[in-house]
Amino acid sequence: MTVLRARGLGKSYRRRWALAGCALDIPAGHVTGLVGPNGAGKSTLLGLAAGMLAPTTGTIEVCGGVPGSGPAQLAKVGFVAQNSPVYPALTVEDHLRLGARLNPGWDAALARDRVERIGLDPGQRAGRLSGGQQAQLALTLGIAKRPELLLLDEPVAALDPLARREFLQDLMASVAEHGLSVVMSSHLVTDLERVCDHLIVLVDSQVRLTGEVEDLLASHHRLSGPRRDLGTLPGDQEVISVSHTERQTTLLVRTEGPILDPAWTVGRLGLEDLVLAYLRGPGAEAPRSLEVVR
Ligand SMILES: Nc1ncnc2c1ncn2[C@@H]1O[C@H](COP(=O)(O)OP(=O)(O)OP(=O)(O)O)[C@@H](O)[C@H]1O
Repeated sequence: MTVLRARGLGKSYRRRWALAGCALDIPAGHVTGLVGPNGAGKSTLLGLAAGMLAPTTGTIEVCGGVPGSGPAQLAKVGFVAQNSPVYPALTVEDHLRLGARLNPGWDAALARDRVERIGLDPGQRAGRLSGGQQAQLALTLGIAKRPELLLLDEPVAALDPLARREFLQDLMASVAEHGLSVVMSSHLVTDLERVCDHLIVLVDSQVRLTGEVEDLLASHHRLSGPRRDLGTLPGDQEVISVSHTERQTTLLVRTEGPILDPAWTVGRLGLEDLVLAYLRGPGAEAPRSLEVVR
């Protein structure tokens, strides 16, 4: 089942495209990591999925409906925007009450347990909480809503390392127990490596890479060997990044086929290597005829 489907999706502000030509199929019941440089369009994509923004071009379907199209659709989707929006004048307890009023699937026990575990004072006004505590409160509201899809925009950026790990564990538990689907943007690739089984890489408003992490890692290889002309590579090997020293060439290539050339030493990649290769972008030492990132 697909939890998010986009076709030709684009959003422009005046003449500038924040997101363009976006095609995505995100499967339900998984954690999908959304990565990309600052300004790549991650928040825009999440805003479109939440129904906070309207597309300029194309279509987006979330949990089988049009984002933001009515109460039933709103109940299915949780969204914690960047900078963890909370109501400064309301107390922690007020937020939980509001959550219960506004969300038909509200899990009051989960919300209370989480607030207690984090150590938030229920009587404290949200405006007086630290940045990390405000983030924890916003995330608690997102999880306790018990949505089908939870959209998180850099959710862990403000959390301390232990809180970050615990939050990600909570998230995984909700995915395993309740079949929750999550799409989360983050610059912390090591965190994504721990929890994500799907990946979207956005660069310059475009989806550069998307798929199941396991498949992506299996189809990308780091090749190192004596310096050589990239024109001699087999046609099925797409060069994602390249670096040369005087004597050596190191490539990151994408191919579904095996690497047969014995001159190459083939290294396995981690998610971080893969993401960095796509983020690095064009401009490395590739010949002009070869784009470094396609
Ligand atoms: N309300 C707006 N008005 C005009 N331009 C906007 C608006 N919101 C976003 N943009 C532009 O759209 C582009 C994509 O922004 P977006 O916030 O989606 O990026 P992002 O990938 O989430 O970045 P970051 O990692 O810095 O949060 C940027 O160039 C940004 O300047």
